[in-house]
Amino acid sequence: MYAQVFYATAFTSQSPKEVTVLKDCLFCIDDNGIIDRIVHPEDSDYTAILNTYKDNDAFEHIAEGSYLLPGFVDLHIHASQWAQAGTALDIPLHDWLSTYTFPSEAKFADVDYAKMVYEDVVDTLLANGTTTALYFATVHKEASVLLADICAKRGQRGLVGKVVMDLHEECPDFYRDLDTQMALKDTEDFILKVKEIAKTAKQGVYPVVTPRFIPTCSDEVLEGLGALAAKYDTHIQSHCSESDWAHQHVQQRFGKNDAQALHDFGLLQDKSVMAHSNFLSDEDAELFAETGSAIAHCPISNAYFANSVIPIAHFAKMGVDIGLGSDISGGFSPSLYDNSRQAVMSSRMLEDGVNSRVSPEERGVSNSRITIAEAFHLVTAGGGASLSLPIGRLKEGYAWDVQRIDTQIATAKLPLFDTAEPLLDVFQKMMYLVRPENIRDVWVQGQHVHSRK
Ligand SMILES: O=c1[nH]c(=O)c2nc[nH]c2[nH]1
Repeated sequence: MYAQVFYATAFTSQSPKEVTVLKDCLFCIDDNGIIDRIVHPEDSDYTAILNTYKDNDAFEHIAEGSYLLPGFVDLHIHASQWAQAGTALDIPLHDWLSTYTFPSEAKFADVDYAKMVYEDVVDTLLANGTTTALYFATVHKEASVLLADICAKRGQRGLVGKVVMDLHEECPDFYRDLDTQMALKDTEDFILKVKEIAKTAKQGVYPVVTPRFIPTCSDEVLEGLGALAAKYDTHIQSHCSESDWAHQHVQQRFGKNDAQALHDFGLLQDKSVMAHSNFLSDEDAELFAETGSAIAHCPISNAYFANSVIPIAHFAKMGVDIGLGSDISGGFSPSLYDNSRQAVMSSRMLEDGVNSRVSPEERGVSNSRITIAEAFHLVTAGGGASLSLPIGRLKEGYAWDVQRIDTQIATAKLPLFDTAEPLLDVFQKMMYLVRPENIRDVWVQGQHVHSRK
């Protein structure tokens, strides 16, 4: 017997450029919230399974006008920065960090304040269809553990990092780890506490080793964090070659790019996800591909802080794992729909170029554009592959992480007038036009975690 059977039309990414329509399929989910079988109308036992389950409590018929998409994977989000989202986007990265962001993150020493913000950001992400998130918390151990606990209780798959920043020159006294040894000890305690919470979280919560970025970390702490990640086999996250300033800062300190420096500290491996990575050289990208390290592409944030558009199509062609990140609050929107749209638009601007005073032949970078189907791949299957988890696809053996999109909501109706409209056109309209009102139900690992009445 299956724990649940859904009768629905759904969409899943087949390959980076190709979306598959699963029309009127039966999605059979096991007790662990994993897709056991997808039964197609032409399969010989389709009618028998439909008849067995259709009057059963375990059966859910997703009505016409509604469609299922895989839950989205946010590969880079600062949970604490939700409190400042939409503000202070008019100054460069270095000033933004020291003037706004470090003082704002320092408030998370207060666990009650942290609880209020963290509960809200987890609920907001679920309401936007984000079923898995790779979070930066803050330097505070207690509040960081709390974020993992909130993910566990709310049913979101959370990968959470206590942020490490120990270097006095770049970190203010009011906001940094006390010293290098304390940073490493707190990180180890944090890993053990989150592993404890994970024991009862069906969907999985994971501790993540999180050096903020090289400019705020000592050599000793970077080395120690590489060793801790190896000891506990954890995910790793950081920022890599984000802006002119950040990229040059690391060059001046080490005489090499971030990617090589991170690799030397044992921080590039299969479960590493590096945010931004705009200034990777081809040699750096090869290192990412060889080690299995992934890029968290943050297209909205990049428009403000990265001084560039990342050549994402080029890096994908080189075999680098890539997903999308909202980068709250370098990016203002918690929606990965918004970020998918921006990823497409930014890639088009990179391809065509932006300065109309330059001749068309020299204005852009050819072969840079991605389609909305490719953005969908990044935000689903690409995110799952980046985290080395069986998520982001509607496929046997993958977690039942799903969002139900109702295209007929009165306040957010999609322009669907022709009943014969190809389903792949309906898919494109969803990717471009869906708003939170359209996201009516969300499941993570088979558990119903969000509904909008
Ligand atoms: O966009 C960013 N947000 C941050 O919080 C941050 N810290 C280091 N580098 C960063 N970039």
